[in-house]
Amino acid sequence: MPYVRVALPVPIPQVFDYIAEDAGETDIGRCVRVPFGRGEKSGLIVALSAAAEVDAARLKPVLHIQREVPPLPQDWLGLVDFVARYYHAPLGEVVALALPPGLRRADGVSGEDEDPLLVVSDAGWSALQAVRRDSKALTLLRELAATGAPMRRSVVRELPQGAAVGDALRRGWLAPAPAAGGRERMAAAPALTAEQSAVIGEVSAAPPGFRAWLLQGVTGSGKTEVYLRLAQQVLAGGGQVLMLVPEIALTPQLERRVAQRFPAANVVSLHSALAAGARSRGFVQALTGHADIVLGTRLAVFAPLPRLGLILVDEEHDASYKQQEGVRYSARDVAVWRARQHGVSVVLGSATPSLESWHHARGGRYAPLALNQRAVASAMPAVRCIDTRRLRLDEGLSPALQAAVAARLERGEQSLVFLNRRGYAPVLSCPSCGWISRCPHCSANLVVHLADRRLRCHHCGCDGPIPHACPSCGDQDIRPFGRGTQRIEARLAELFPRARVLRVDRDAARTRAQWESLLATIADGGADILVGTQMMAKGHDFPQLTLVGVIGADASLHAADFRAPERLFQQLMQVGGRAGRGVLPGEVLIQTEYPAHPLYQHLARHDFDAFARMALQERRAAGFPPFTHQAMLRADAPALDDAVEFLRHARRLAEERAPAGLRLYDPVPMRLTRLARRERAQLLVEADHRGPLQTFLADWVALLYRQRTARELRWQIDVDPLDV
Ligand SMILES: Nc1ncnc2c1ncn2[C@@H]1O[C@H](COP(=O)(O)OP(=O)(O)OP(=O)(O)O)[C@@H](O)[C@H]1O
Ligand SMILES: [Zn+2]
Repeated sequence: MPYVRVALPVPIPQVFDYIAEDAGETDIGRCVRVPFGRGEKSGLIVALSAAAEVDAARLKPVLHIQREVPPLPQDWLGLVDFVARYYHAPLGEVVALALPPGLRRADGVSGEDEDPLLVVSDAGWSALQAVRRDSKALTLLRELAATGAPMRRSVVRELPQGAAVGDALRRGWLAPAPAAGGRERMAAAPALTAEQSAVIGEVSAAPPGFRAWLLQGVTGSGKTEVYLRLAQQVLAGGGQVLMLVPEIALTPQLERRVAQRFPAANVVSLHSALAAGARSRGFVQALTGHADIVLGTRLAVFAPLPRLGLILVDEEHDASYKQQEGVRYSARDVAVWRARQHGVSVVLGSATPSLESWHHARGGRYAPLALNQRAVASAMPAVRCIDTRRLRLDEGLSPALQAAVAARLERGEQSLVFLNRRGYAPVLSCPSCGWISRCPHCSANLVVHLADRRLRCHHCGCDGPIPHACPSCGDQDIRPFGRGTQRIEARLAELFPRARVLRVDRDAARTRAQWESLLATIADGGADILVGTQMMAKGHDFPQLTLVGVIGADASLHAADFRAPERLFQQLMQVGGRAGRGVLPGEVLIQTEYPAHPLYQHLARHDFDAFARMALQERRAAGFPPFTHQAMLRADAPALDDAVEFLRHARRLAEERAPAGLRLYDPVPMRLTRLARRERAQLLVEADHRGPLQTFLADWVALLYRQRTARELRWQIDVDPLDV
């Protein structure tokens, strides 16, 4: 009797055997529903098992095998297996993460192409020839006929008379294109700059096979254009392209841009905000090879791609590539592994690479590529510090910054005031008794949100109304302390009553639709002054934006995390890079009490390399990554003692088997100790080399799974943690 081995999403590092009467080799890689405990679960068949290995009397039969779509191929199973081993996570949990929920539930899934490639049909040509009254559908038809090549329905829709596509289809004037050839055909594209040509030439000239490139291109240098041209070459060779972006917020514009550039290609996007059906469909199209370009956030790194020819990772330094819960994988690192597995190139692009990648590029592991000039603008923005030590600030705004904003208003240009803190004020407090608004569930303050009159915790999300009097002493004079984006927005509106002030943060852009409408408003010149958080820092290109004012950056200068300076530098260089990207020159003003700080000095000179050298020297001296390799064991429980006790026990187990050179630190409470009513502690493990660390972790984590733990205790292992 055939047995199958199933990976199930349970926090146990094992796979489970089931009976499947009719299962064979071709079922490996298929989704399956099985009975589990008192209920049922869905998972993936990862192997067939021989009768000798199983105790058949205790096995149950599978409920349903999903056979409507092809099984996941061997290389994909290799991918999830690698992730499970490297991040020391149960295989079933990795599979659950990698598969779209609809597919994993072994539901019926359609991989049908909802965005067919259309051509002018014979009836369409006759209609064009016949003399008849002009209609929108006819105008559209004429445009398509002039283009002379098939186009995706979604791209047709974007044409001037695109709304008539349904009408044209009903009349039979448009028909699905017979065989989709020429997917690499590009719509009008700008002539490349000399630097872009050189970069593309270098990548194309490389011998086939795996290679990791680090494309370090200053902000506005046209990295996207490089990605598109490289993608074209791969499409022309019949390959598939995987393109990763850090945030869902960045996908709509890019999706449109990619689809318009390659009107005949099937561009599929994959991210967590998609409806289940759409995500499954995109995934299946990737799997069947019908997708030419898969564009998505970190989870798209798991898209099966039988013809994979190139991986692009945009803004490779971005922390959102690393999943911060469950299986803590880094999509960037997994992308590099996949490229190696498939023997293809991966291009990691950024104006501000992660220090790890920058280090690899210096050391020869990655091949460096550079774009040092902006594509359109003639210069980088002028960056200047405003020394605020002896200034009177008006709600945090210096006279110089106000004057600069006023000058932009005068000229009809846009300004951005950047402050990475949402809400009105970070805390509400009572001056007479010292009460402050603490979150009851976290070791954090409740943030004042004046827009909807709530006190809200940014960590656990709990909220309540703003009290009218101090809950502790009854004093009515309670006040918001400090500043967030809402407060700056309010003050700017008072200072510049005729300006249109627009706040762009996660509160203003809760949904994708809100976010898109904000972006459209900015692009159409419907806003004069923007107040934004890091949401505004990434990837955007607004030619009218010429001033970026940075406030409140000093707070990160002295943060405890060893990665804080790197993050601050990246953030400031990125947000500053939004200024002066078009023909108008840009200016960046940074309010600081430390104008002589080397970080700001390097920033003013746009010298990422000098900053990176300095920061890496510090890391080398302190023994931090990339000069060492780390893993973090974290535990949380309702009582801190339980969490710490578990880590102490784990440390003792580790001591007995630690190889020479492995460093075990003491368990300590995490910086944000209490989160959503759970107390958290962590234990850092470090080694000079990855190999011994990995060997040790495999052994140790297996042992940890076998420990009996205090009730309600949870633990996780985080390999290459970002927050230490
Ligand atoms: N060869 C070119 N000719 C004309 N315009 C170009 C060319 N290449 C890029 N551009 C334009 O330059 C601007 C900046 O390009 P892009 O947004 O790709 O920069 P980037 O390198 O990704 O910058 P950032 O890192 O700041 O996001 C865009 O408006 C883009 O359309
Ligand atoms: Zn909270």
